[in-house]
Amino acid sequence: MDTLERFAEAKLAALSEQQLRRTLHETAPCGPVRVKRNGRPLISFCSNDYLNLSQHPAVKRAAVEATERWGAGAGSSRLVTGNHPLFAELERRLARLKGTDDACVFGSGYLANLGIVPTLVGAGDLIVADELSHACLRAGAALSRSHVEIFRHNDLDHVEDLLATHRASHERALLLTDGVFSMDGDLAPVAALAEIAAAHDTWLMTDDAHGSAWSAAGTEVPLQMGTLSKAVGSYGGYLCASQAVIDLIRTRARPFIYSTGLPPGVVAAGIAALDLIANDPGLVAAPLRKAAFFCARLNLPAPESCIVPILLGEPERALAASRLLEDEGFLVTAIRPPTVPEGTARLRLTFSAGHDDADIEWLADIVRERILDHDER
Ligand SMILES: Cc1ncc(COP(=O)(O)O)c(C=O)c1O
Repeated sequence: MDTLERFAEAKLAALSEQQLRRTLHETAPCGPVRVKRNGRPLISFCSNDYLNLSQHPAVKRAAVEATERWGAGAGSSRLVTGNHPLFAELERRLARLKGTDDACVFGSGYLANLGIVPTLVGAGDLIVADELSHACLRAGAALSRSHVEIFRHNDLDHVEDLLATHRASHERALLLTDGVFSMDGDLAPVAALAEIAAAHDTWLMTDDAHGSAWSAAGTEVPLQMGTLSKAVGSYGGYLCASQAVIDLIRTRARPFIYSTGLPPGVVAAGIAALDLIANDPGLVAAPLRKAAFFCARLNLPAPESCIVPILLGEPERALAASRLLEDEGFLVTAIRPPTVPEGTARLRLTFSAGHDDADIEWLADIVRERILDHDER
């Protein structure tokens, strides 16, 4: 056997041994919160489509009409084939939602972070990042070749200490955090981070991929990154910032320059979804209400977002709990290291506007009686 195949098989065998091998399961969406897997209908509590907009008739119609009119693909980078008029429309709506001069849309949220961070800082500069910030922020930081310091999760004193120690010996500095933490559902103390950043001549960048439908609540954050793939129900990443910053990003961010623009149907779906978000505050408020209903039923602390983790420890416990829920008709994926720290494998539940209260009650009762109570025995 070739050494390449031997390498791959040995690596997979070691990961399987630790219950860390990942596999894809064919799963067909059937409406806002239902899917079909292995011929069985399941209610999904693991999608980030928090407002179910990927299934909204107006969003689907916008995607179909734009595809019929302009075609399925973009042909090249926006700087090469020309900027499709839909992008200006989408970027205007994003800038309005986040209260900035302008916005720049990328192929995905992951690509956005790979592009933004190295455009703004490089060798000789400093990055200070939350230990739980998303993998693509960390990848952007590594790509930038800046000096990286990691602070304990949401620990403002640690941020202050790191900047006091390292800021003076670096030319530029970037403070990186998720806005809503993707695996824990808690929020960053953005206002306090903004103050510390300003005091140390440091630029604050938030990755608000899980808060993209919600505006920034008045805190001044000069670099607001997010995604169109979650609450917006479409696909693509973005940065909202001042005009000068956006112009620089369009000129220098490599995943923007050297990657094909999003297809017109995807952009049109994003625009239609942002219109619904701007005009339906009831819809936008619904997912957090659903998460709060679930937490109240389980006597868990009130959630800060529509992501609720149930920490179970070792990967096999999380996998067993996920299988149990699937047997009961629920899709709740087990999240294991390296996505989360060692010893914190979990169920990650996400709540969306379309979940029925009766289904949430049923799920909460199973989690309490068959997973949490069972673990305590
Ligand atoms: C916090 C965070 N940032 C960025 C991303 C990447 O966004 P996208 O899926 O658009 O690539 C994700 C998830 O996918 C995320 O959870």
